[in-house]
Amino acid sequence: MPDDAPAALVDQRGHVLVITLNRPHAMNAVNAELSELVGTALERAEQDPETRVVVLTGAGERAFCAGADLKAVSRGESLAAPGNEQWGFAGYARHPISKPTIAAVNGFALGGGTELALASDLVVAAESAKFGLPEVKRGLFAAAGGVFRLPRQIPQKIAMEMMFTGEPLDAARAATLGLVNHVVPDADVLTEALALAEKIAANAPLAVQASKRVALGIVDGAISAEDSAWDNTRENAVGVMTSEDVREGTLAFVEKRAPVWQAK
Ligand SMILES: CCCCCCCCCCCCC/C=C/C(=O)SCCNC(=O)CCNC(=O)[C@H](O)C(C)(C)COP(=O)(O)OP(=O)(O)OC[C@H]1O[C@@H](n2cnc3c(N)ncnc32)[C@H](O)[C@@H]1OP(=O)(O)O
Repeated sequence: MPDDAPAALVDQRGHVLVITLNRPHAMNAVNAELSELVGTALERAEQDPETRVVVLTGAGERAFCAGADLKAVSRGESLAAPGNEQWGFAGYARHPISKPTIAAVNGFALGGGTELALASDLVVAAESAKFGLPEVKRGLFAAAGGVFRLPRQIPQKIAMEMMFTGEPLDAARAATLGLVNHVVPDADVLTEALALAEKIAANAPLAVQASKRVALGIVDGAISAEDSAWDNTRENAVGVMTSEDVREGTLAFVEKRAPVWQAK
């Protein structure tokens, strides 16, 4: 790959934005440039009403993302997106965007790579994919969301063993534990992720985004007590249930045709 190739690529496919981590020579490890470009792509996805779903994948056939760039870290370099912390790689982990995200895990997802998958709403994994948090082998720990998301997404004792030993899980085991939605042949990962993205993009955008917002609010603890969950649901429901999309979505069913969503 040419040295001046961008560390992340962006490809708009209708209502789906595909972000490809593009450092295959370094197993798509996260450096400041990759973090910056991912951040810019996420900011674009968040602000573009035509983008309804984001798919994140890795270049090459070996790795989705091997986590923080250990060579950069060993040189004391920051991995944060310079001047764009809000949306950098850490931003993806720290501030999930309002639109559904799908990780198309095409190989090793280690350290920050597993944390990207944990921060994604859905995961489509290659049969050969591996998930792990080997930070403790490098003197680090899963500070980009892994330490609290993993025990929430898989059984606690399995999560603790992963974090303490740094040993990886294969895709089949990850799917059994609920970390992965679909395990597919290696060559089909992006195709299957895009098919899933199109399925979601065909539904009412505001309703899908409200579903993500309330569900994550509950899971991430931003919405604590039971009553506030209902209050939060009701607040979000108003915004959705009074949108033009309700009339269009229901009328389309009656008229036996595909809906054309209006709300932006
Ligand atoms: C990530 C979040 C950043 C957010 C920014 C905000 C600041 C937050 C800071 C704190 C963040 C903490 C959270 C995350 C931490 C981490 O992710 S720590 C890193 C964890 N990852 C690893 O330990 C994996 C390391 N890699 C490997 O174990 C192996 O490479 C492999 C993936 C199992 C593949 O092995 P193999 O097939 O033998 O290939 P290799 O020869 O090892 O690798 C091929 C080339 O790729 C280079 N490379 C691989 N991984 C990395 C990496 N993580 N960083 C840099 N480079 C990597 C490897 O060096 C080889 O290159 P060459 O030596 O030039 O051939």
